Parts: sequence; C-alpha cells; structure tokens
Amino acid sequence: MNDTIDYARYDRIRPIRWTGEALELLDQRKLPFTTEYVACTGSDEVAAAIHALVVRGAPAIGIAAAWGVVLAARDVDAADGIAAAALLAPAMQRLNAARPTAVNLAWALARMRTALEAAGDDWRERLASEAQAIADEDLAANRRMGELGASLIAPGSGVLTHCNTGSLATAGFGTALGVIRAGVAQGRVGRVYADETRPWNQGSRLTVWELQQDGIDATLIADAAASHLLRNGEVEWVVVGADRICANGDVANKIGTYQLAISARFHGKKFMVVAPSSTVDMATPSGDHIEIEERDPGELLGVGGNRTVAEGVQAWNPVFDVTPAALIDAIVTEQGIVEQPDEAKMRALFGAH
Ligand SMILES: CSC[C@H]1O[C@H](OP(=O)(O)O)[C@H](O)[C@@H]1O
Repeated sequence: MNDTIDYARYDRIRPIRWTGEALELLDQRKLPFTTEYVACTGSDEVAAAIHALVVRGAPAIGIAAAWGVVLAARDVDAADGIAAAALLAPAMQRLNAARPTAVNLAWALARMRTALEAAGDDWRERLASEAQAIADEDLAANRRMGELGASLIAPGSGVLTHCNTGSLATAGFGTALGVIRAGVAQGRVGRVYADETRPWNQGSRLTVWELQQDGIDATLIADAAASHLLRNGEVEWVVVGADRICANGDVANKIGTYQLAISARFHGKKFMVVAPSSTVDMATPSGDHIEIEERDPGELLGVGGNRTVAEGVQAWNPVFDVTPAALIDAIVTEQGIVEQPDEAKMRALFGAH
C-alpha cells in the first residue's frame, strides 16, 4: 500500500451501509445538497433503488445487489444452500433485471449463487460474509488501481474525467477517481477537470462534490467543452471508469465516453480506463454484444425537476456507449495494466472464457 496516501480521509462518503437489519443507500438523486438514506428491508426494494439510481456506479450496484440477496434470504426457509438457491432464484432474477449494462450486477449475483450452492445449513451466514467480502475486495482493488493508474501519469499532468467513479460508485476510494486521488497525493496530477455528464449530471452533481470533500480542486466543464479543452494543452490524460470490459478490450461506459476517446486520440492525449476485474466480462466477445441501457427520455427534458424543453418534443436517452479497444491506451485493473488492449492481451491477463 502506498504510504503517501491517507486512505482514511477518503472514507467519509459511504453510499452503502449494512446495519444488520436493513441496507441503507445514500440517495444519489438528491446529492449534493441533500444527504438522505433510503432504508431497504427487502430485495425488491434494492432492485427498485438500483433501477432508480438511488445507488449507481457499476461496483456499487453489484455490492447493493449482493446485500439484496441477504435481505431476500430472510423470507426463505431451507435446509442447505442448494435448496436456498432454488428458492432465492426469482428474487435474484429481479435484482439482475434492475439494470442491463454493468456486468458487476450479474457478476455479484453469480458469486452469491456460487457461495450459496457450496453452503450447508450455515448458508445464511455464508451469504452475509460473501456480500461483505465483495465490498471489502472492491475497496482493496480501488486502492491498488489508484497506485497502478497514477504510476502511468507524469508529474504535473492535467486529467479530464467523465461521470462519477468515486466513493459514491464503489465500496470506497473509487476507480478513475481513485487514480486521480492517488495522482494528486503523489504530485502526478496537477489539474483536474470533470465534465457535467449530461443528462444525469453525475459529474456536476457528484464528482466535483466528492473531490471538494477531499480538498481537491476540480474544474467543471460542459460536456461540449471537452474537445476544446483537449485541444488547448491543459490535459494529458482522459481517465474514466467502465461498466463492462469485453474480451477484445472494448469498453462500455457512461454515454459520452466514446466521443471523449475519439477527441483524445485526435489531439494526441492518452485515454485510460480504470475498473476492477469484476467489470471484465470475458464471456462478451466485443462491444457489439453489450445491451446499452436506454432510460426515460424525460431525463433529457429538464434539469432538477424544471422542464427546459417544449412539450411534445421527442428525445432518445441511451445512457452508455462503447469505446473500441483501439482508442484505449491503458486498461487499469487490480490484476494489472493492459496497454493498447486487444483480445490476446486481455486473455493473457484474465484467461479465456
Ligand atoms: C466506477 S462506476 C463505473 C461506471 O458506472 C457509471 O454509470 P451510472 O452512473 O449510470 O451507474 C458510469 O458509467 C461509471 O463510469
């Protein structure tokens, strides 16, 4: 662990709290001006919270779903894990259906099912310890990725990030934001820019607020200003998270990531994707096979509950896109870095499906 980083200072923001009785989720729809937790006592409440973006961020939704399975177990009476897995399957399917693009949701549920099927009459305890392990491992992975990703950044560099990939989106410290936090602590990151990330504004509502809690100055830009910024020389790296990394290195991430990658390459800037191995999906061959979530077009028709678009106007609201591996300079995971990713390099680190 890098001794220049005081990790405790980044643990103040806790989007997911397991009380032993309920799963408390920080309602990210209300940040940054209102800090309010939603208490879930059943798995369907967790599924609804994931779908409504009360909790969001690929790793965080996997962690929330894992605790959702623990909640569902309360309603099940079974002699062993295999019997419990059969009874819990419908609730787990409803959790899995909450959002389609981030593989972490399905990955976490598959891990909980595996733990169940290996358990005896202690299956309830095994479920709770597996959910806790998923969260603990994510936090450790983020801290490791922070060190690995920061090591690629030359001292005094400028970084542009997209969406929110911090403590709000993970078990803590963050993925791309973890690299930024580590890079700032080590003097490698000198300037931080965050774009708004329309239409849900994860950047303007969450990322710049998170960094402000750390005492890290970040400059907010409009999404449309990103190419102009990349052209003017203030930024050396674009650093983003991921929702699903395919076997060939293609990456699904928040809408707008793809055009950032195109602009970065055009302007000779580096493009880094930071995500734990729970986001790597070697069973999906390429980005063409990823289901891209489309949300309510109404998210485009106003801001903060105030309508800004004339009645009757149509809108299309895909909330992820796919960046081809050819536009990515480095994929940073806790298992290692894949530079200029391709299928052979992905397979060398993560194995074949
Ligand atoms: C470490 S979060 C990864 C990923 O999740 C976000 O999507 P959303 O806010 O819709 O859950 C965004 O794509 C982040 O890059």
